[in-house]
Amino acid sequence: MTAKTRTPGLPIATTKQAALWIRSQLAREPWRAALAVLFAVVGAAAILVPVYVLGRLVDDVLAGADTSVIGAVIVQILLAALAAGVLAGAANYLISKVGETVLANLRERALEHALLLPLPVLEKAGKGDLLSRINEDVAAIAKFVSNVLPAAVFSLTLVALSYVAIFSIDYRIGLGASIAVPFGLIVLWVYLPRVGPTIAAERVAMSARSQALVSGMQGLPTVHAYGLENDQLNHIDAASQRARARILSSTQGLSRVVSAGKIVQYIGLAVVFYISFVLIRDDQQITVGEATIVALLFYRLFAPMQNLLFSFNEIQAAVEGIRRLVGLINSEMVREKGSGTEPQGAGLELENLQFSYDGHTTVLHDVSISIAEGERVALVGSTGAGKTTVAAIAAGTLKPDRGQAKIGGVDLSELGSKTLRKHVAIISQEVHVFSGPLFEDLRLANPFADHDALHNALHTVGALHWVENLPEGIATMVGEGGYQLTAAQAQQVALARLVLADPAVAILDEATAEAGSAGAHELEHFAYEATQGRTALIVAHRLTQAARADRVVVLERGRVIEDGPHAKLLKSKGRYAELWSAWEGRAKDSVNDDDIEAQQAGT
Ligand SMILES: Nc1ncnc2c1ncn2[C@@H]1O[C@H](COP(=O)(O)OP(=O)(O)OP(=O)(O)O)[C@@H](O)[C@H]1O
Repeated sequence: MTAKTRTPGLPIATTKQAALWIRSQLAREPWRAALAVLFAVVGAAAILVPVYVLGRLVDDVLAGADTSVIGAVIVQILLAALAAGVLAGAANYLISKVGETVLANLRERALEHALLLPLPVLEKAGKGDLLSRINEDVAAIAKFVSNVLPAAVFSLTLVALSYVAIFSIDYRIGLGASIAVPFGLIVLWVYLPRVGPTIAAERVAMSARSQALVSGMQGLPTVHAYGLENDQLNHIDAASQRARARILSSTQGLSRVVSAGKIVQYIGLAVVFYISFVLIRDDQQITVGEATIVALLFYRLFAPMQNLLFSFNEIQAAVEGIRRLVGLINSEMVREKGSGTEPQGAGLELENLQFSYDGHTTVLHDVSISIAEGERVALVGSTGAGKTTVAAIAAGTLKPDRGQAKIGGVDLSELGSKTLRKHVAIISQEVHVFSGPLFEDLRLANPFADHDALHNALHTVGALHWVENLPEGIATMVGEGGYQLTAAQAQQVALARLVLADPAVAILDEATAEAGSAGAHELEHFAYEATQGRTALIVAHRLTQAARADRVVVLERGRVIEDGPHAKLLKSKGRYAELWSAWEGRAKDSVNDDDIEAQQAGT
């Protein structure tokens, strides 16, 4: 049965939320972060030393110093270069280290949340979105952390220090140099909002070009057969031209900003020169050497700014990636923390459930089912009666619009994801086998399960025999690219995971429907074993499952119409008795499962 849901897509955090998350992470590494900033500041200061030395040289020469001062200048510049190199290297290393630690936390937390996401949320949001967050966004941030972040921190420090240095020589020149700031901001204000859509359009055009090429290649036989070579070439050519136009337009955008930046730079430089000139002329308020220093500092300001601008693509991709990952981490869809209340006992209470997927059509009307601790209840009913919906609410993967689902007296919405998973496990028909060694797949349910526990679980669900016969036994690689398990084997693995997770409440939604009738009968038995001692709600498409249960609940059109033990419901000759006699008739002819399903659906 397909899991269906009514949930929004995966959320994206605001820039502020993302910044707060990053700040909380940096607070965990205060020393390393502080040391990185300290090295960056001292390293940037060392880069400024040669400028000072040159300024002083100008003053010395004007004062009539002889050529011997050159030696000292060279030594000072060499020492400053050495210090700048070492400190910049150390700062880069520390910044990357801090960045990588934050990234590792971000990735781990996001992955943890991804694994805790309710299945219906995942299906609605699309696994592609989740995968692109875990893969592409993480890759974009990793690229930013290793290639851009250290240089960006260094550039910003250099810009800030240069301004401090200019102001410390003379505040009036500092104010004059600051004229570049509003101009620069205006340039960025005009440019930045355009760059995102431009880059996005460029990427779309580039992927359209690749798509045109790939489909042309894939369809080569058809192209040849119908003589469509020219059409295909024209199609690819048009896609290429569009891509080229987009690339040109974003490059032009960037060059325009660089040109505007140059204009701002030279206007600012003219202002700095003018103020310096006035200050020298009027009572020598600054020396010519100091005027040289401010001019050089100001002129060099623009190189780091330009570097930042050229890295803007990477910065934007990383910021977007961080917002998407923090959005996942902060998502309320993962109920990380509950109220802390622990269920008292393992009775399952579904009280007056009402639910609609689209807000219009109500698929559950006032459904109440009470399952005592350790009781097994089978849920039967026609196709579309609402069985999967009830199972999903009972497992806490869907929230009812009205009513409550409780375990041990505690509403499921009060339990955090981890507590919820500890108490309730659901097996649906679409069982996923994760790729990797089989024992790792089993340990997903209980990372501490030892060899004996794994063997016992496999034995309980009747899988030990075939697992031991696999090429490498329990260490055999299964899932994508590995040994392909049959549907029935995959369901046994899911049942073994249930045994290992050992929840007090088990929800089985069609856990035996996949296999052919003989296999299904066996699976039914193993499902029965796996739910031994647990409170269980079993969506039963095979009525033999219902017959074995302690009680049967019949659901029709979203309402409970019968509730009682198998024998009692048979005697009362209601809907269940009807379903049973139809089932028995078919079962005698030993038809396959599909027929049984159709029969149960009343078709
Ligand atoms: N995601 C969804 N969006 C809208 N309607 C849905 C969605 N999922 C299920 N429904 C509808 O809700 C009703 C109950 O569906 P549900 O899957 O719970 O029934 P079911 O008894 O499990 O059916 P089946 O035996 O066919 O699996 C059906 O009418 C179904 O079409």
